Amino acid sequence: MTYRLRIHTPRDESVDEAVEALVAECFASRLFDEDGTLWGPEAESEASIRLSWVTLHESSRALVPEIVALRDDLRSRGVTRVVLCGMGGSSLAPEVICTAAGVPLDVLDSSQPDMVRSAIRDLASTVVVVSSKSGGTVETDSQRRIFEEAFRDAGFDPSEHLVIVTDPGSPLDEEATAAGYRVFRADPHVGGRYSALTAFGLVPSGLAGADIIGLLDQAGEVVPDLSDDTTSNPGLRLGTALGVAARQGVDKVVLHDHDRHGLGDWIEQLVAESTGKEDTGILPVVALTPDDPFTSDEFVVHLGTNEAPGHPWAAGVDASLGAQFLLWEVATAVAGRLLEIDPFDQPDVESAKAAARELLGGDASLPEPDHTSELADFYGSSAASIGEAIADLLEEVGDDEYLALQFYLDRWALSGLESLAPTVAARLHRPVTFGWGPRFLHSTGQYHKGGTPVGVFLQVTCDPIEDLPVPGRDFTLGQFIVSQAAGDAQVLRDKGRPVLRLHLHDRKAGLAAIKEALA
Ligand SMILES: O=P(O)(O)OC[C@H]1O[C@](O)(CO)[C@@H](O)[C@@H]1O
Repeated sequence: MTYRLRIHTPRDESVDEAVEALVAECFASRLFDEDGTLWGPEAESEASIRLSWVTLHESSRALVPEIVALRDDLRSRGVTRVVLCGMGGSSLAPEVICTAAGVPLDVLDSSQPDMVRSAIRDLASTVVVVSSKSGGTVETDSQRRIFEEAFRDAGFDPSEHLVIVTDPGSPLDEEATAAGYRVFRADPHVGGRYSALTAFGLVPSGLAGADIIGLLDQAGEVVPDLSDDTTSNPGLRLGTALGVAARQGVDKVVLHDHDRHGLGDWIEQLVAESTGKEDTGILPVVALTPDDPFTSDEFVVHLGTNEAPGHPWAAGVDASLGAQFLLWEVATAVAGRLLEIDPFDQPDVESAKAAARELLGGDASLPEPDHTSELADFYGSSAASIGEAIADLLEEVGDDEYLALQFYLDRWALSGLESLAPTVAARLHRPVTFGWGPRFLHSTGQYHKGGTPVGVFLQVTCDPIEDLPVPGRDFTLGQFIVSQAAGDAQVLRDKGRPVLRLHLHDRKAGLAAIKEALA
């Protein structure tokens, strides 16, 4: 089985007409010929250097023997535990690939001090893959510095335990090459969120033991259909349905991942970062159970089954993982075309990064709390209690709005908190998303700031159990993560969106109060 796709749309002709128009202009074959003009003149310069993902099922094959040889070498030295340091497009695909393959991979995509500290263990048997396309992402750079120091302190040579994946010529490439590290240089003509089948997806997954050649085969099998200029092309059909629905106001997509491998999280980044800009876009909502509530402005997608039951706009996509990657990339490129945006840039991510940098570097000062209680500092509310502050915030969620829960906490220690989202959605009858900070900043963060401006935001930060200095930098991870939350809040407020940040002093009691207020 390569794929089975079923799409339900309301009985109007707009989807069929839009697919026919794309077929008439040979959109699919031109996409696979890497034609950067498909998204209009403004997107052309970026698009023309970002389309090599269409050939990765072939071009990435050369990498596989190198990765397998490195894995064998590491194993012969007793190095069997793989940690991946990377954010967004540099970690979400390997997380799905390894979960689907049933092989362990510790994905460290956080600046939360307790979470980072808990990853520093079993160093003799650990290889750390540091993945950053730009080589400048502060979370990843900080994790690398912390691991290098930990290896040295434990008497190990970091160059025997660190593997780097980055773009050729990035600052990380230069520094790591000079330090004698093993460096895999990725295809620079593929953007982060489209990089599942580049070295970013394949190196950590292959080292962890996943069948990466099988993954490339799976993607290759679907290429003839995805590149074909016919109305049955599954990428054209799925992308067009998503784009037409969004244009008609059905602009959230609920992702039910029946296999529970994390594919929904990968699609979430691809769709949110690609489409959420210029005050438009499609907001992904990752569902936790088949019973999660949905609203009339949501397009429901079932992954891992081609059943698409009971909703005017719905799709079922059953496919091998390699095929899912390529199918969704094509569909997202098509939806971007219908929404008339550039699906390959992420202009609003930088604004929050810049605000965080200013706060961290002392060029701006962290805001003073509006109110302080025994449990928490309140930013954006002077209510007397957590319960009152949250009740006030929920009042702000209007009929066409959504609530984003953003928890800048240790996602390994607190796994399960995600279930707050469907609970609140059932109460509000509005879409509710859940994001672990700072992970979501590299995913839905683009949509929150650049997409349709209808979000209401609850941020939760917390004093760490123990802070962690970043070697060679004059900040700690604790200071960094607070700057990230405050920077993002500042950009959202500047855009007129309601933001409540609760900084907890007592994590357990604070979270109990938040859960009670939300439920
Ligand atoms: O691989 P890098 O350059 O560290 O970037 C990580 C992530 O950050 C972003 O650039 C934006 O936050 C994502 O698009 C990307 O996947």
